[in-house]
Amino acid sequence: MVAEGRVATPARAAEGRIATPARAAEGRIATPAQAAEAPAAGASSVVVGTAVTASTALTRLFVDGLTS
Ligand SMILES: CC(=O)N[C@H](C=O)[C@@H](O)[C@H](O)[C@H](O)COP(=O)(O)O
Repeated sequence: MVAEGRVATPARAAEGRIATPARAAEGRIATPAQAAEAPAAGASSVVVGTAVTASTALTRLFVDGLTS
């Protein structure tokens, strides 16, 4: 998913202006290769959650790799 929001720099915020749109790719990005695809999809940032925070899911991938 690519979500669009707006980022205001402190200077722009002080002027009451809106800065350039920011688009974040988020959800089910689990590998560096998937993250690397984000700019081509129009994203300026990537949010990685489960792949780097969920120890149970990471352990399952490791165990599955050992047993398959
Ligand atoms: C469940 C949960 O904690 N969701 C978070 C919000 O509460 C999200 O920010 C995700 O971490 C983010 O969308 C990344 O998603 P994925 O976990 O698919 O990489």
